[in-house]
Amino acid sequence: MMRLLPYARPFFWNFIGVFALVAIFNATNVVQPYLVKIAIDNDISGKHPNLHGVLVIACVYAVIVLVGLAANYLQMLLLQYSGQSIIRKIRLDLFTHIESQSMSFFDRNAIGRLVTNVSNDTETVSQFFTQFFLSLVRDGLSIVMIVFAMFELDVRIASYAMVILPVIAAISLAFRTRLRSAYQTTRTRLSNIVAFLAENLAGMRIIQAFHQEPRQARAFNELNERHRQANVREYSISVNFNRALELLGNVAVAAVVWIGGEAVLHKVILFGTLYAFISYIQRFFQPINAVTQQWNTLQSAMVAAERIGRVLSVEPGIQDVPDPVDVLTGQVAGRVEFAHVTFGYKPDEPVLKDISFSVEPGQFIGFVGATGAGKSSVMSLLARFYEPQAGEILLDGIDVRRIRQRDLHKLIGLVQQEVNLFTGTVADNIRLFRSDIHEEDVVAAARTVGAHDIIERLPDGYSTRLYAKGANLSMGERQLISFARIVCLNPRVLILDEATANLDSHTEALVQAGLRAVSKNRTTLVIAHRLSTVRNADRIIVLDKGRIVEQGTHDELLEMGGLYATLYAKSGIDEAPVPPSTRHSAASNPLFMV
Ligand SMILES: Nc1ncnc2c1ncn2[C@@H]1O[C@H](COP(=O)(O)OP(=O)(O)OP(=O)(O)O)[C@@H](O)[C@H]1O
Repeated sequence: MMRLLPYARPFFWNFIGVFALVAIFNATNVVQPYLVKIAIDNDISGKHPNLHGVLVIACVYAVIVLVGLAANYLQMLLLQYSGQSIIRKIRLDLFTHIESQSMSFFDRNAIGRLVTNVSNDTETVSQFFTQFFLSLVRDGLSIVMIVFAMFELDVRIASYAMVILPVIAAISLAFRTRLRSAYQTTRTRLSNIVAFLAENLAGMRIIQAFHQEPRQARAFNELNERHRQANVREYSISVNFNRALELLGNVAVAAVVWIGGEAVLHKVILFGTLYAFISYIQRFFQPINAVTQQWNTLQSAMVAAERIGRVLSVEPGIQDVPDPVDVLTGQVAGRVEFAHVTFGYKPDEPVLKDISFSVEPGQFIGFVGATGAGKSSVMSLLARFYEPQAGEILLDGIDVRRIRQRDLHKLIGLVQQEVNLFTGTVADNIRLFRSDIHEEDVVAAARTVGAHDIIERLPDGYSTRLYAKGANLSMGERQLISFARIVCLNPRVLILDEATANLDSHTEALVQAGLRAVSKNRTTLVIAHRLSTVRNADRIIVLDKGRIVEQGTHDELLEMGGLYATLYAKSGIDEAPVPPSTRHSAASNPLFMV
């Protein structure tokens, strides 16, 4: 919580304003019974009844109520404004902090949990500022003012009234532990529901394909039922607590009627004073009730603040060096070199061992190997998503660690198996929302990769809005859009993780043509899942268990008769060059996926 408090500093004067307005509101509340007491004792039951005096007090009463209303209204606005501004800033910082993390951070932290951090946890912390703080100030001040007013009226009866304080404390303590555990149970069960929902919605295709709907619905029902039970329990404890306080309040009123009534009969105090006392005792319980209810808010805000703090305290694993080399896109030719690179996601379990190779500018290089051989890891290192434990990765002779990450990611373009499309139009997705790239450039890029006609056929052409992840496009269309994106952003080096999905022969041909277009004039490293993709590559690098076991052209490798030749033989592809339109036969063969 202390970590998040500095966020409130710019709003210091706002909080002082809230404090002042709360004080005004409370004062108007406390004065009300006192005014009635004056009316009763001086003007109604006094020796000389005074109608004019009653009227004046009624008018003052009305004005005070209005002042209180206005103060309350302004205070709420000011507090909400400040609270929400603080949360906006915390949320933004949290998001930019998460954005700056290296990929190993995302390996360690489940996406669902990060989403909860940014959305729910910040919301819960905002309740600290808007509810807990308010209650502490408003209700705390109320209690003090009411106690002060009671002692001002009559010290003896006020002292009797104070006897209830330890009783209130005892009841609160007794209920607090139970309330806290009930509250935590409800939260845990609610997050179980959220996690279950997230997982199921993401995997709905599989659930439907395997007819798992009834089973999942039963599992969901069970979670729901457990949440209901926890909620009802929490509510019933809370209701019991409130009723206990209410009962205590009524007993206290009865006691004041008894003690105060006796004092009135013995003419120790006036009737108006008794009225004011009863009124204060009743008002006394409202803030106490409110403060104790805020206990939960404080608890959950502290838990949420701790979770946010934990994320904010993680330093990005990969950072720019203090004196980066200035590389401007135009000056980089695109020469890539790996020199004795060893890397493991866990330092003691290397998945790449002593990898060395170099790629000349503009070359087209294929990476081939069985699943888990380390192909994607090579690419992740080049994009500096991770850092190797040993060796160097050089771009035009410059160690990638010496290049600003922002610059490096402009120089290296990435097309992944699962093309990432964002909610927005087709054009937005091609230019990745960069407003400096004009519509004509977007169209030109789409034409280059052969996506223009396909996009034109979409309902609104380039303005067609894409659903989440591009669900309204076919796999091939998504691939072509990602190629157009590369042409538009024009990186020097392209890393392409070929989609494993089978495409029909026509789309396959389009995608292959797109790939040829996009790799023109730039260094291209392709993780090939279909050997047909890399048959014409300048060089093919064959990986096995984290090591480079062979490299050469398609023909050289076949001649070598090693792993590549075996993979090739298994794939069942014909030795003769395959014209694009017939490549589907190989692609649709599952053995072809290597
Ligand atoms: N984020 C990660 N955290 C820990 N281990 C990982 C991670 N990503 C990959 N690995 C492991 O590293 C090894 C190499 O994986 P990599 O993804 O580079 O292989 P690949 O050749 O690209 O496989 P595929 O063709 O199936 O994509 C595998 O043993 C894999 O389990």
